[in-house]
Amino acid sequence: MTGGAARGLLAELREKAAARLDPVHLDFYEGGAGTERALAENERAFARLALLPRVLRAAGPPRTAVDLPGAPGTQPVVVAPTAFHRLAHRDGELATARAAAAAGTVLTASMAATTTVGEMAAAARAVDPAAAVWFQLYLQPEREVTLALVRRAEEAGCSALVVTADSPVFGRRTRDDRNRFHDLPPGYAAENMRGLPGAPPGGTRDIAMSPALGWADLRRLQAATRLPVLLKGVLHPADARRAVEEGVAGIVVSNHGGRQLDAAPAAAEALPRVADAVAGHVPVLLDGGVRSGSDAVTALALGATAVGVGRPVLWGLAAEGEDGVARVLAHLLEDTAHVLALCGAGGPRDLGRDQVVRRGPAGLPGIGEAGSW
Ligand SMILES: Cc1cc2nc3c(=O)[nH]c(=O)nc-3n(C[C@H](O)[C@H](O)[C@H](O)COP(=O)(O)O)c2cc1C
Ligand SMILES: CCCCC(=O)C(=O)O
Repeated sequence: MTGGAARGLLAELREKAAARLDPVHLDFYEGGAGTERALAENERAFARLALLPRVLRAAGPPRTAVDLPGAPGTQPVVVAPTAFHRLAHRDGELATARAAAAAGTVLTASMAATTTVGEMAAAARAVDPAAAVWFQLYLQPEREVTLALVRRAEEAGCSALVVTADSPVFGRRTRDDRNRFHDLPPGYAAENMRGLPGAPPGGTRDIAMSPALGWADLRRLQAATRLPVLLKGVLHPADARRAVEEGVAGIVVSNHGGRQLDAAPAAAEALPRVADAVAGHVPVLLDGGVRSGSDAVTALALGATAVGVGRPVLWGLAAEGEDGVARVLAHLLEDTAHVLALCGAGGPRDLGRDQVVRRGPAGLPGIGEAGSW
């Protein structure tokens, strides 16, 4: 399997998904905030970079397993949290959960899932009893609501929480505004939000986003659970440093797939400085624009321990259900191992940042060094 073929597969599934999906739902999945600049930059940033292979390193066949919080020996391409999978396929999040478990990688269950985290985790464990499921959480302004969600994740057997911090307010999604897509269609709901304190009888609470949340709220969450907490949506190195001081178990460098701050840089551009700030204290993950093994290996070389994929999973799901998600994950993982081998690496740890260079005639000297791009 080559990088070209893997990219070809994703393009094929994306086309198939586009043909099957309601155009309004397709826009929800594909779209970003504002002018969709941050969205476009995520993929462009990878396209601007090249990998310098090393030769004759006797590295042997690549070993891709990595250790992540609550997920020892997992694969370096994990499933990023994305909302509303039942709009993509009738099997919804259950299909995604089974495919992630079969691929031996982490499933990050979205708080905005159309299936409960308990059902998702059970589906993953039915495939592999050791499957790792993380729960993505937006801290809610009412602490008892946040705590109730945390208890649900704990009871489901989740092995980590992923707190999304890049959404003090909801991004302005141009396509959704145009389509007036602001509510789930009848028959669908954010099932994790059902029966929480303050929910109408039998109904769901809305997911709140709050600009009033601060580090103290994160600290209270950490004090209320034994689960490791990762912080998602970090782009500034000072925030990464602070998060490490606050005892987070991992950092996810992300601009939310271009759906929040449209002026944000590409995740890949923010990664090296965040990795420097974290200095190996906790694992750093990246999501945004990863579409091939080359993209994944580039991120690993720039300091990530693993990458997350959002939209490619949705393309696979919408196109072919569980099989489609399985194909996406298998291809990306196989392609990552293949590119590692071509780079002369026996595993992610063998990669150096000096192996990442900017494309173009001026690209080679020192470009992979810290802070040089
Ligand atoms: C349709 C969609 C829904 C998303 N829902 C969530 C969510 O519920 N929680 C969250 O933290 N991030 C969410 N994200 C962001 C993803 O976790 C991730 O940061 C992003 O999709 C990565 O970029 P990629 O799609 O280019 O792989 C969503 C992204 C998309 C595309
Ligand atoms: C309230 C739903 C949030 C989903 C989300 O995070 C996204 O669409 O990017």
